[in-house]
Amino acid sequence: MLTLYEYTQQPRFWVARDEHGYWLVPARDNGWQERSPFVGHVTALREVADLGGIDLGIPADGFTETLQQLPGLSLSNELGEQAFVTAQGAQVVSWKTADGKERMYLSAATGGMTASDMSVPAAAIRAGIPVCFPQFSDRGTIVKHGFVRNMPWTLAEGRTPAAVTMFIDDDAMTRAIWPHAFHAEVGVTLEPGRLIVSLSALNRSDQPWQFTAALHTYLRVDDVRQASLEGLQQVRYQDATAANVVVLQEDPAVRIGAELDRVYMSPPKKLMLLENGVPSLQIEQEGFADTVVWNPGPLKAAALSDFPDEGWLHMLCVEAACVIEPVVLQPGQGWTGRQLLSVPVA
Ligand SMILES: O=P(O)(O)OC[C@H]1O[C@H](O)[C@H](O)[C@@H](O)[C@@H]1O
Repeated sequence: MLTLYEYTQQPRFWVARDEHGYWLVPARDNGWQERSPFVGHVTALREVADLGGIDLGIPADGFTETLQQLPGLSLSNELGEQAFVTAQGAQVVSWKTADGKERMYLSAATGGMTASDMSVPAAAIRAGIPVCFPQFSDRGTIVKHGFVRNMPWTLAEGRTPAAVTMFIDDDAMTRAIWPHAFHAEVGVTLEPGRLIVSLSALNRSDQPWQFTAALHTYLRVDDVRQASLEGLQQVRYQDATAANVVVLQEDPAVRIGAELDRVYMSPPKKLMLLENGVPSLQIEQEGFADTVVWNPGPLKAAALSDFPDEGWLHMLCVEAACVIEPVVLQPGQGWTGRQLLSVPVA
């Protein structure tokens, strides 16, 4: 069976997957309305090749499980803690700690590549830890939050039950969007009581290039109105809801009652999420210079098609990010940043 997924808008490509692997297929149409004839036309890999399809070299059998129809793989550790990482975007979409709590928010209405439903496009997955690279948000000229969150990643050798590395390299499609040779890796490690996610980028070209990035973590909370984020007092932030005006955080805690969209500049490396006044999760970052805190609030949530209206009550994005100063990589140079999420020790 051949499954097609929407891939990118300009130029328009499809990702196709069959039992042999993933293929990149140039789309001949320019809109959704022509999608069905196109799907009907491509019924075999030979036809994909005839259309100029490119074998992406990704074994289809690396991601043998699904969660909410999203293909991926699960990790588990000796405490019975579990995580699920999707093939699309190398995205952690679930992390269950030993206390039985789900720590990642997963929108019930999210899109994304599905194993069984060809009608669902590879929109970004609104869940867990989307990887934004090589651009954060709309602060640049390419697609919002970059393109790697919409793409299938490849499993690296040597995965263990509790750790996996995935990577993505530039190809003709990525260079058409962003003309640079790169290698990016995401590492996910499930330590007891702790999830560590790393993002690495390597400049594979002979010219310097720069990027902004984020691990756009959607933390799950019971009721965000009863949650608070501590550790950002006296840190300046750009307020993205007010034309990025710079404000000093005076309150000891960040609280949510409506839309909040802030880039905290040079924050401390350790923050604490509290629920009902009780420490719930320690959030650390390394290598990333900024921290983004985002919640759409009720009005924006209602306007997001891939997000339940009440979804804003159950999530808080605390993102390890490089936003204010792009990271510049010389030819051959690499960069790594990490976010570490830990259950507080009682
Ligand atoms: O809806 P998305 O493209 O996933 O972006 C979701 C959000 O990401 C970041 O947190 C930005 O600061 C927000 O401005 C943006 O709305």
